[in-house]
Amino acid sequence: MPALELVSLTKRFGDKTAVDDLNLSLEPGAFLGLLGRNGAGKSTTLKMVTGLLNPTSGSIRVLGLDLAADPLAVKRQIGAMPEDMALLDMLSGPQYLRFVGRMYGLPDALIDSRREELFDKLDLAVTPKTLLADYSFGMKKKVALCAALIHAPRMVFLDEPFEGIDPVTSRTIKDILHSLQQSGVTLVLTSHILEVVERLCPLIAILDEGQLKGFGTLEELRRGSESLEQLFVDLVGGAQKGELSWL
Ligand SMILES: Nc1ncnc2c1ncn2[C@@H]1O[C@H](COP(=O)(O)OP(=O)(O)OP(=O)(O)O)[C@@H](O)[C@H]1O
Repeated sequence: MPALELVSLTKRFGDKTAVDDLNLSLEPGAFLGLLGRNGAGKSTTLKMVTGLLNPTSGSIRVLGLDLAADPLAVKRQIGAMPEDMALLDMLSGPQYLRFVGRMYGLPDALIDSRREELFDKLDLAVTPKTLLADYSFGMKKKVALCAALIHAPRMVFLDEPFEGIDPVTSRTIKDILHSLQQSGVTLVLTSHILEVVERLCPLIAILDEGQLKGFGTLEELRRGSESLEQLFVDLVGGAQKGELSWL
């Protein structure tokens, strides 16, 4: 049984087709890096598979469950870090994780011990009363990652988890994701940092204008191209633009 199965997934916003007849299947324990230019449809896809956005048409099965028919059962088992992080700025970090943990039915003591472990690992050193509104961008990103992992999900979706993250924490996050995969968790992340995806994700999908342009292992995809960057540009790169007229 695939961990994720998208069949003819389509999302239209008025005249704009953001995701166009997407078909994709992931085995349990897979780790997919979803690539694409700005506006390619990556976040829209992640929003649909995590139940934040209804598809225009097509179907989504997560861990064997039909998302449309059983959204709560799916949401219980997945962890998600959306593009905008969707934190509650008037809460402190620990309060927010209590809020998230309680939604998953975890006891407070377990939430707090997991949160302490996560904060320690991610070097998230803040006074407990500091509100999320006063966290830096990178610190908010770390809290969003903690919220995605606190309930030990079986499948994790992360929208640009390395954006705004310092190199040391980046390394820690890669280690966390790698060990999640080793323990059988299925992972999907989006990133614009090709080197990260190249090194971290055994499977890669490339979206362009909502359509799947490439899917496979790095070796399968790179056939004929000297690097992932070259392949990416070959598959989705637009025409070379001229120089700026006034410079
Ligand atoms: N709520 C919305 N209403 C209208 N258009 C939308 C909406 N959300 C996304 N779009 C459009 O859908 C397309 C895909 O957007 P999406 O955010 O999925 O791209 P992306 O691949 O995540 O881009 P980026 O790398 O810049 O984050 C874009 O053209 C975007 O303007």
